[in-house]
Amino acid sequence: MSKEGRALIVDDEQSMCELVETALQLRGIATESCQSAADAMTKIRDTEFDVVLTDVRMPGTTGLQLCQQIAELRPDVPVIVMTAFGSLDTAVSAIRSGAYDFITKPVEMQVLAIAVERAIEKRKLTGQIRILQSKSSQGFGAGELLGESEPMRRLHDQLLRVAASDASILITGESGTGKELVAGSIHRHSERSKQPFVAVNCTALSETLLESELFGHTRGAFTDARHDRRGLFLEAEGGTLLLDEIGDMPMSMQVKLLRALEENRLRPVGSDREIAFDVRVLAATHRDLEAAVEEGRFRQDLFYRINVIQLHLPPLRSRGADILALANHFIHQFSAKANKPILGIAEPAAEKLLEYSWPGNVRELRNVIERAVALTRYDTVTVDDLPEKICDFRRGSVFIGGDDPTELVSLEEIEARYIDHVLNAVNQNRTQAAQILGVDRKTLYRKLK
Ligand SMILES: Nc1ncnc2c1ncn2[C@@H]1O[C@H](COP(=O)(O)OP(=O)(O)OP(=O)(O)O)[C@@H](O)[C@H]1O
Repeated sequence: MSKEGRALIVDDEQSMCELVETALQLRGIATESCQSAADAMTKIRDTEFDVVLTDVRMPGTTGLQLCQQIAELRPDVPVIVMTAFGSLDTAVSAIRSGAYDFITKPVEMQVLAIAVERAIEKRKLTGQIRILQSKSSQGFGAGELLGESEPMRRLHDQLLRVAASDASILITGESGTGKELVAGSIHRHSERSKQPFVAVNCTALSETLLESELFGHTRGAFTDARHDRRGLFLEAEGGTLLLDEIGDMPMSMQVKLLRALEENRLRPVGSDREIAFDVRVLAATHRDLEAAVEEGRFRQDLFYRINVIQLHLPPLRSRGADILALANHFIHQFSAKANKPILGIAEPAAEKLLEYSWPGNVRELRNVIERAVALTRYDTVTVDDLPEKICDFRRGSVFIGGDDPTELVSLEEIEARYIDHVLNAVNQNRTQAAQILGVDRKTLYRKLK
């Protein structure tokens, strides 16, 4: 099997260089050689090599130092070190110095050829990864929403249609499904894209802080207010403001927000003057706002005001092959960051990813891949690099039993346990639970009582 690459051989013994060159040329590999590390570096600066083979002990710069220099100048070129038989320490040092592989002397030509061909193959694959990475960074840009599955295509179509209007949009979906990303994408596809995009998380702030964060305050409005502050509505002037986790906004703030949205005017905390603003407001939540309205935890009038158009993000487990496309996207992202070329996911690991239920959605997948890229010792992500909960996950077995496996219970009890199971799976979102259970929400409420 010829790999048609170009190899550089570095050894202070010329006869050794000739021997290796002949063996490689017989396999269709082009070769050059030199007798010192300094000459090798000159050649490497001028010529593209797919692999470098070097002896360790040479007068002047040693083979290990050469390894380090190549790793700095051309990290994509694999180096194979030829060490004396039995010197495991040198082999270990070689790998630490950035060598891709080592072979022992006296060199067996068959072994050498295999090692060289493997290194050439690796370099070609690394090159392809780099091309893929630059393609993906051109194609999807930072913060672009990936996904080709039917529900994601539909969402993308809706997004492009509604982005251009100035309507308020409520973005719903489980935690980690990409709601903030969708908000950013709406902004970028709107006429406001040249103006600021500002996001605020309504959960993180107390009631008083939230009001001054959103509307600003005047100097002296409260003890810590040493200066006037504009607030996020005015920071977003002309652009888009995302109110993330709006379901967690305290009731009293909801009243003030509704007034501001209806009049397009706000009053900074401590001020007696109203200021007009021009901001498109997007809201996001992982909660079931309709249920919150019914339970009196969210104002109905505000709900109607922000829910002019609703975009719902499907959970990752319903996006089919998108799981693998996203996993590969994150692999490329993290492997580039760690400078560790990883080509993809081994088949059994891919099956595990497809099987798992992903309660934390894309954010969880991203974390799992970051960990796997750090752990893997190969050029693919394997089952061993995945967390236990994913390896042990069994789809299709619904847990409805108690502690005793021999326990026999009534249908009513099974129903109660299953409803509980579904509610837990969808983060207590009753609208979604009712959809999954195939009953209307009123029926679900009745059963819960
Ligand atoms: N379709 C997607 N393509 C690429 N990256 C995605 C996609 N969806 C989510 N992500 C990434 O997953 C992570 C979580 O996304 P994001 O913060 O938008 O979720 P969220 O729904 O707003 O979460 P929360 O409800 O917890 O605020 C981010 O790192 C985001 O970039």
